[in-house]
Amino acid sequence: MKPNSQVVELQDMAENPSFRKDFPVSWEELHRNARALAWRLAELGPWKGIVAITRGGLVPAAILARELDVRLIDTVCVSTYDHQDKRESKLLKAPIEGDGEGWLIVDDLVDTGRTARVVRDLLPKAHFATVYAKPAGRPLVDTFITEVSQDTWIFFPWDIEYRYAEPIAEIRQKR
Ligand SMILES: O=P(O)(O)OC[C@H]1O[C@H](OP(=O)(O)OP(=O)(O)O)[C@H](O)[C@@H]1O
Ligand SMILES: Nc1nc2[nH]cnc2c(=O)[nH]1
Ligand SMILES: [Mg+2]
Repeated sequence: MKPNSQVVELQDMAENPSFRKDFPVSWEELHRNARALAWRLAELGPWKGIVAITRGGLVPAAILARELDVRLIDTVCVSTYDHQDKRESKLLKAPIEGDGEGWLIVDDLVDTGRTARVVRDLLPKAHFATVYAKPAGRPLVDTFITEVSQDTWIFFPWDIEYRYAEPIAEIRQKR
């Protein structure tokens, strides 16, 4: 099957073939979505504190902490991916003691739900919030803003940089 121009362009970015589409997110878009998340979470608080899942949850957690006036921030350090390749989740640092009641867990996204499962098991009563969710991980999240398909790779602003983009006509000419 001849790939369409969008897929060719996407393959330049998403290197793992199971991610057929890419979804680049700008700083402005992330900020807007994180603030939308804050509006929803403000209804559900007050929160004792935020547990950010490093590293991806750190930026959304900072935005939520500012909007929700939360100053007590902890981290749980989990690593599940090497670039776009999934492997066993590694717990590098545990969060606060307790069952997490009244706490907000924040991550940038849930994909397969593997990372979320590790953290939920540690803090079963905490509220789990992400900015983005893919269908497989969605049941593990209490509140999220934007859903993207399972075969999409999200590129966050810290993953990408502004650079020259070849005009579509030139990309097509090379095929
Ligand atoms: O639902 P899952 O399939 O577990 O994927 C989601 C997790 O993957 C990414 O983290 P990653 O392990 O890449 O580490 P990072 O946050 O340090 O980039 C992302 O920030 C989520 O934490
Ligand atoms: N940046 C990024 N990290 C992920 N970890 C699991 N899925 C994703 C994704 O779509 N984008
Ligand atoms: Mg992460």
